[in-house]
Amino acid sequence: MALIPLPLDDAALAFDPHWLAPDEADALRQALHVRIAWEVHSIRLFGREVASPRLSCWIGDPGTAYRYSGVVFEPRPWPAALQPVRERLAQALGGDFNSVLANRYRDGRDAMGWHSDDEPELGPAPVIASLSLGATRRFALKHRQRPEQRLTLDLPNGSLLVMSGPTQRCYRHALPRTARPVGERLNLTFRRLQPR
Ligand SMILES: O=C(O)CCC(=O)C(=O)O
Ligand SMILES: [Fe+2]
Repeated sequence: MALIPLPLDDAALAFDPHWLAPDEADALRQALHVRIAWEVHSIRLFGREVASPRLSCWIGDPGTAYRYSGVVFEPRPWPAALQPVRERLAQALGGDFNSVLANRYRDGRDAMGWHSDDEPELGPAPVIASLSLGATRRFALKHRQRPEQRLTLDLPNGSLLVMSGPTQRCYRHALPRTARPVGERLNLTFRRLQPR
């Protein structure tokens, strides 16, 4: 399939619902479920440590420590199963991704709140490639200044959403909780950090 632009003011989005074939996506999800050292990341919120409602792992090349909500994450090495995807993304999008945030949503209670991926290490207009594996979940984008300007999008197994240009500067995004019974979902957001 191919990446199709999604029209949204002040954003640059491209979406391929079937970037990986279903059998490739299933195999990758099963490998990563086992091979990634999943942990609960805590973030600092109003001076308190709060456990995030999901499992996560920061993966990257040496030198890609990531500061997020007042906490520094040292990168774990790339699992072998991710290398082909990393290469394919570099081919498809141009330029290498040196890091990835992996998130595991065990069921509909696991979620991610409103945020932008706008840490200074990512640069002013980062390209972020988000690969989803497993259960379909709804992803939401909302303009920072004009909240009526929003988009929701179901992210199915094997789908790729690429956010670039002004998207992080102008929008927040979230993966809301759902009361629907849903199975496990993995998400990988590939990033390019400027080495310090
Ligand atoms: O799970 C998702 O689709 C969103 C993940 C996300 O926003 C992030 O990793 O920064
Ligand atoms: Fe994000």
